[in-house]
Amino acid sequence: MASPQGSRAPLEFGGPLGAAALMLLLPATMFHLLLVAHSGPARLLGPPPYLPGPEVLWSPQTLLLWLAWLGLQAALYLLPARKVAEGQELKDKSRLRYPINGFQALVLTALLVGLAVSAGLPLGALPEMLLPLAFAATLTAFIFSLLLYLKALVAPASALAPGGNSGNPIYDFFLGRELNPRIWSFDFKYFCELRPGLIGWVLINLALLMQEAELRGSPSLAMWLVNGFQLLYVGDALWHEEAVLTTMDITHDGFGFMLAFGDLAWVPFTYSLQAQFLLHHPQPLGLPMASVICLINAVGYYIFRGANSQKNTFRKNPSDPRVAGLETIPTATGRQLLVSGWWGMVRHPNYLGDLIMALAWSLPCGVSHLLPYFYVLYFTALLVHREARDEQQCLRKYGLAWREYCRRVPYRILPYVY
Ligand SMILES: NC(=O)C1=CN([C@@H]2O[C@H](COP(=O)(O)OP(=O)(O)OC[C@H]3O[C@@H](n4cnc5c(N)ncnc54)[C@H](OP(=O)(O)O)[C@@H]3O)[C@@H](O)[C@H]2O)C=CC1
Ligand SMILES: CC(C)CCC[C@@H](C)[C@H]1CC=C2C3=C(CC[C@@]21C)[C@@]1(C)CC[C@H](O)C[C@@H]1CC3
Repeated sequence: MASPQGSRAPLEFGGPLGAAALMLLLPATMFHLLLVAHSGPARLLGPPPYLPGPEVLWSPQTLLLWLAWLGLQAALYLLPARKVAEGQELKDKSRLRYPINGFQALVLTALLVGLAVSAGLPLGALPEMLLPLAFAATLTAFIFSLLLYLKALVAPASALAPGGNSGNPIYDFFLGRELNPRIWSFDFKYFCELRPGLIGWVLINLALLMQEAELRGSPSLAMWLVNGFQLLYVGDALWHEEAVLTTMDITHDGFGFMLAFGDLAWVPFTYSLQAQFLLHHPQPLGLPMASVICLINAVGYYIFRGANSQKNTFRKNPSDPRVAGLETIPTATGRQLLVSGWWGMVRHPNYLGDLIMALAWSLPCGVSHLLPYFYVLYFTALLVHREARDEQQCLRKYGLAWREYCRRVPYRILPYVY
């Protein structure tokens, strides 16, 4: 079948075979992590303690609970927003509008959960339901991706993403065909990227903290740190929600299985791995070490936020006094590239800050197990791959100016190393 867009975009993720392998490997890895985090040895590379049967994974009540969670987040998305932002210009020169009310959704969720807990909701029981919940989320992601694939069959060519339209159904199902699938003004990709998964992640962390308090009398210092750091990260993402509109996920990638599964299942159930590990494998942590870890997280956050805010401020208004003095390279598109400040240090300073924070989230779990470091390893691979994808897109967009930027700023993520 010919590509609906005429010219074919180069295949990514190892083409159809790679996409098929990832569709099996990613859910399998997520279930493996959930199982080993509970097991005594907690070996990342060892076999899982048991293979869960359908009676462990499938529960209609859990599916209902999961759907109610999605429904609650969708209802909060539809509430009046403090601001409506415009996305990047599309192929047909139009711009979509997006509600900026993610932080409001986080606060309202916290209030509702607080009320429910004080009315007797046993939030500490949630950790026991992680396996069937993850199964419900995976099932939802598969069905949702299938519906999105079918919806794209009737979408106009101008609505299709540059990538996921190779004509190979497996590859296109994985990458996603339509760029911004919507029903009326409800944008599925934007909604999923920031709401049910990210807010679900902090809720799972909180439930693990509460269960630890029930089991051991009070939450451990390590559990407080992991909860605090990750809440800061999610709160920051929702506070700066508008910035997600310029990420490649929104502007370039279609909405298919990769993002549906990543947003709805992978983020809440694997990003909460450290807290899951700590519930079953308590780790001693003294105040001096805790202070060092807080410092590492603060350094990571400082670089991450500084770099992201500098670029966002510059893209919004290059004459803003906070960025007007920075050195730039002009490009043929009329846009400029920053070549001093954070973006003159390495080509992805925000990834560097993010990786330092990832390390700080694992350190409270001690150094006796590799399992809590899964996030650091996975995230390094994700960001190295993401950096290479972004590089290709920038080379296509900016040509010689991008080559000049690479010459002036030779390191990608880690100064003098990579
Ligand atoms: N926790 C997680 O799982 C994940 C977290 N992240 C985080 O999300 C954030 C966003 O990441 P991501 O979407 O990958 O990309 P970036 O925010 O790094 O954006 C890359 C874009 O920035 C612009 N740009 C690059 N260099 C320059 C420069 N020198 N001057 C001005 N603009 C430049 C280009 O777009 P243009 O020129 O068109 O503006 C480029 O395509 C990051 O902080 C990342 O760490 C990302 C993925 C997963
Ligand atoms: C399942 C696969 C391995 C790939 C899944 C990728 C997704 C988990 C990520 C793709 C881009 C993401 C972004 C974020 C979370 C993870 C996903 C959805 C953030 C929202 C995290 C917070 C940051 O401040 C902004 C990020 C934007 C990209």
